[in-house]
Amino acid sequence: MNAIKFQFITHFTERYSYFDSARLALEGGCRWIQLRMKDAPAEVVEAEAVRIMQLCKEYGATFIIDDHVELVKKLGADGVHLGKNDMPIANARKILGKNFIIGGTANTFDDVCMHVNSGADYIGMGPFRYTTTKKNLSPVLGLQGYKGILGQMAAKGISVPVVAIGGITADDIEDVMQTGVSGIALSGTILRATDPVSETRQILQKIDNSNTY
Ligand SMILES: Cc1ncc(COP(=O)(O)OP(=O)(O)O)c(N)n1
Ligand SMILES: Cc1ncsc1CCOP(=O)(O)O
Ligand SMILES: [Mg+2]
Repeated sequence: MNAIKFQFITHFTERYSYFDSARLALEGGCRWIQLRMKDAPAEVVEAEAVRIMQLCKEYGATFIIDDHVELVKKLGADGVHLGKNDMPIANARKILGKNFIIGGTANTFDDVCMHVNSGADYIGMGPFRYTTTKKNLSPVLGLQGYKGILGQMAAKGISVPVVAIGGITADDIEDVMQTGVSGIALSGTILRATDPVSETRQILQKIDNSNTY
């Protein structure tokens, strides 16, 4: 998990299909794709997941799916990301066993503790700033929010990988990485870029350059 510092999350756009957006991120060097298709019928998510999972295999990339635990098991995807309104992580762990990645969303230190106790492999912590990519956003954390929660984690010896998420642009990466997070997850910055492949490359370069290990 530590080797993976950048997760691209799909989002509906008029410009690209889910498949094409994943392909562009992969072409730019991303090796961790999350298929997130809010409000799409289960069979549509499944059809897209089958195609993107195959593409990820071709690129040697990790492929996880937002929300759909049973689909992850059925297809043999690499894992699932779960938030407050999804299946509890402990239940997902019972269904998936230990060989699947389970990520959990956190906005507070208590959220982190709950997910760690339930067996989460990584935390998606955010939002960093306001974003239209997700409805019903939790309070914005900003740099100080990350520093505070990561400080509490360090004090308690909690070392689960944390990816920052929510409204992050290439210009934010250095500062966000400096807070001590392990990596970055984003969507809109790549989908809005004039050239998503080169945007992905630049983001990966910035993450590498701000390596805090
Ligand atoms: C890496 C990552 N972090 C957070 C989220 C948000 O998940 P959730 O809170 O379940 O909200 P939805 O994405 O389901 O709207 C995520 N998907 N990925
Ligand atoms: C899924 C999710 N969870 C918190 S913010 C967010 C959206 C991230 O997308 P963007 O990078 O476009 O803000
Ligand atoms: Mg969810």
